[in-house]
This record gives sequence, structure tokens and C-alpha cells, in this order.
Amino acid sequence: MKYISTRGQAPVLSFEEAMLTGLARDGGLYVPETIPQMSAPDIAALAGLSYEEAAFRVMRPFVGDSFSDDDFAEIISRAYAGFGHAARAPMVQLAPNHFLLELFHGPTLAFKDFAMQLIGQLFQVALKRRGEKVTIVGATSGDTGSAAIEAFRGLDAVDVFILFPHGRVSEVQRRQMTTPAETNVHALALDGHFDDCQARLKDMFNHFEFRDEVALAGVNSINWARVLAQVVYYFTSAVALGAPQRKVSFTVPTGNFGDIFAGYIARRMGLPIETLVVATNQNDILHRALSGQGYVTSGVTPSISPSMDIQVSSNFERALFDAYGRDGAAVGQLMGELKEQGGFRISQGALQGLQETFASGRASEEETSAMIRQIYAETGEILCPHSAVGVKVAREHLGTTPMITLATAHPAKFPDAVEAATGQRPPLPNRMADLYERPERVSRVENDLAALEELIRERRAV
Ligand SMILES: Cc1ncc(COP(=O)(O)O)c(C=O)c1O
Ligand SMILES: N[C@@H](CCOP(=O)(O)O)C(=O)O
Repeated sequence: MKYISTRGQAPVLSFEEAMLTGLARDGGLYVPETIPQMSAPDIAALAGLSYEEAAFRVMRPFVGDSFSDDDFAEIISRAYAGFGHAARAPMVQLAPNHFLLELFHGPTLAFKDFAMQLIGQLFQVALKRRGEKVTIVGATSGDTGSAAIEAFRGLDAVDVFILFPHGRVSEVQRRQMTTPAETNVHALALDGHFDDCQARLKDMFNHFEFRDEVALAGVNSINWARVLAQVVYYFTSAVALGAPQRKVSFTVPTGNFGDIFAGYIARRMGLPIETLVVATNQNDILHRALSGQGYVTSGVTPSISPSMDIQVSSNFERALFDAYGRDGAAVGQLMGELKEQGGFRISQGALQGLQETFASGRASEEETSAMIRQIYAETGEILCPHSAVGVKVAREHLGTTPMITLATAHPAKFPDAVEAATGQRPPLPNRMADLYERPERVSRVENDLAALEELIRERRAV
């Protein structure tokens, strides 16, 4: 199995190389050269398996000879052992044709744990085998950072630096990043918003001298392995509702387009997904783009679903690559226009291709809050604001095909927004009950590439 860059100019890599490389050296994102297929009998055979067994079958073809069957099975088993629900990704029914896929039972209470716990294990095995050490730098709007820190804390072969937008993550998210005591973990509060954090991260990858000096690695959804791990729960949930005999649709609260892109990969593998609905908050660049208004950035507005306060949606590049017939030069040109002019027009043919798979919708702040309140009143389920954005948009797309909305975070990560909507303050799980008492360790940093690189050089121990 080989991986190629969306810009067509970087070396072709194996799964392990692509995982350890992160951003391609031409600035693009790695994608599989071909998408492995699962036949209807293959999909049907997932019914009744444990999450781990299903994960092995879905992901195995993408891994090639980077890991043996035994190693890969062991890695998967360790990755999900710490989840707080036997099903890992349980589903509840919200309405006759509408289901909620709860992806928040991992150690940091967000869907990011599904991928981050896995790549934590994959990195450990790969780095040990190679005798290498790396410096992981991550950009987060709140959840990726805490999941990465949890997955990599205390590991000898890794230093982890997480850039988060100062004052724009919830207190729980911040404390999850700033309270771990392990010295290989560094939380950096950047003066700016998430797009600034992600832009500086990509700048570091594109600054080869720095990248090579510190052995830079990335665990954002830049990293293909992150996307791959998220493909699994599309299969397990669809099969639970009758796939492959029965089609399903998904609505995905979306920011960086990684989670929904995993659904797109599941569909390309053969899973009968009718529609993938992109649900955005008021930072709605993806909804505007998919509605034919061009992909035009307009500044980030803080919202009650802060993890989705994103305007430069990294993985949309992967979708564009396919929509433009896998033409790396065309993608490179669009990304150049994005950088220089703040946006680009999507060609009619590419837009049509995207619209065959993706629908979209947005939720305002008031609509998000009202949806948390309404679902609590109707079902007793307390949604986090991101999941509420999803449910609101999903309800506008309900039809005869069962709809699965992804619940991407636990409501206790956003207690203020939830309490304002429902009057209920969701408690943290017992294992995190002292989070507010733990001492914090964080550095405030400027949005300045040279200063960030200097800080990382000084602090890294590996
Ligand atoms: C809770 C939550 N929901 C939704 C999203 C959006 O996911 P993606 O960036 O993969 O589109 C994020 C951030 O990634 C998140 O943390
Ligand atoms: N919402 C994310 C943003 C980063 O997304 P990623 O999937 O590319 O890591 C977050 O919580 O940090």
C-alpha cells in the first residue's frame, strides 16, 4: 500500500513512512494511492464482531507490510482498552429514523481518542523498531491537543508541543492540556485563533531546516493514520443498522473536515452511505463552499462550539484532490490562491462531484443552544454543543434512509454552554473529578514562527 501527496510532488511513501512524516514535503496531504474495497459479504461479516476485531478488518489493507498482523491486532487492542464503554462507540436512538453515535467514551471525552490512542501505540512500536525519536507539534482548537497529550505523555521517544488559541478553548479542554505533569508535554497558548495555530504548524513542516533538525512529526489529521482510525466507526455503526443491505446517511459536526473525510473513505471502500452531511457552526466556510459560493475565508468568530471555530479546513484539500480527478497541480494552484487571496472558486465539475456525496447545513448560536435544550427535553440525552450543531443540521436532512449523527464530545467538556441551555451542569467522570484542582503548566506564545521554533528547540529533550 502506497501513499501519495495531494500536490503530486512529494515522495511516495509506505503507511509507516506517511504516518511518521505528517505533512508531505510539497505542502500536501498524504492519501492512499488506491482505496481498498470491502465487498458486501466482507461488510456483512463485521456484524457481531467486537469494535477491535472490526477495526482490524477495516484498517488492515491500508497498513500494508508496515506492521505484522499480530502486532497490528495487539496495537488495536491496547488502543481501545482504556475506553469507558464496552461497545467503544455505542449508538442511541433520538427519533424514529435518527441515531446518535456516541464517540466520547475515550480517555479525553472526545472522538479524537479513537485515532489518537491508536497512533500513540503505532508511533511507539514504529519508533522503537527504528531507534528514532521525534518532536510532535500539534495545533488544536481544544480536543486534538488533549487527546494527543494523553496518548503521548511520558513517552521517552517523543516530545509533544501543543499550540492552542489563548482564551478560545473551554476550561476543561485547557486544563486537560495544562495539568499533565510529564515533562515531555508542553502546552503553548498562542495569541490568535485555531487557524493561526494550524498555519504555524504547517509553516514548521514547510521549513525543512527546522523540520529535519527536530525530527518534526504531526498528529493532527494532516496525518493519514488519524483519518484511517476514524473510518472504523462508520462501518460499525452502519452495520449495526443493517448495512450492507440497508443504506445509511451520516451527519458530522465539521471543522477541519477530517472526521467526515473518514466517512468519505468508508463510502469509497464500499460502505453504502447515501449522503454525508457536513454540519458547521457559524464559521460556515464549508457550508458556503458546498452551496456553490466558493471557498472563501472570512475570519473566525468564537462560538459555543469552539472546537469547530475553523475557517481553513485542512482536509478539504483531500476531498478536492479527488474532486479534481487527483490532479496535484490543480490542487496546488487552489491552495496557492487560498494562501495569497484568502479563497478560491471551485470548478463546476468538481463542485458537482462533491455535491454527489456531501450535503451541508449550518447552525447559529441560538439554534445550537435550542437544540441542546430540545433534545434534553425530548430524550434526556445531553448533547455537547458540537453534537447539537450536528443534530440540528441532521434534522433538516432526515428522509427514509436512517441518519446517524456523530456525537463528537462529552457535554462535560463544555459545561457552561450546556448549563445555559438545559439548567444541568454535566459532571466530569470520577477519574477527572479533581481536574479543577490540579496545577497548570502553560506558556503564552506569540503568533510568530521564528519565536515558536526557538522555544521548541530550547525545550525539546529528545
Ligand atoms: C468536539 C468536536 N466536534 C467536531 C470537530 C470537527 O471535526 P473535524 O475537524 O474532523 O471536522 C472537532 C474538531 O476537530 C471537535 O473537537
Ligand atoms: N477540532 C480540532 C481541530 C484540529 O483538528 P485535527 O482533526 O486536524 O487534529 C481540535 O479539537 O483540535
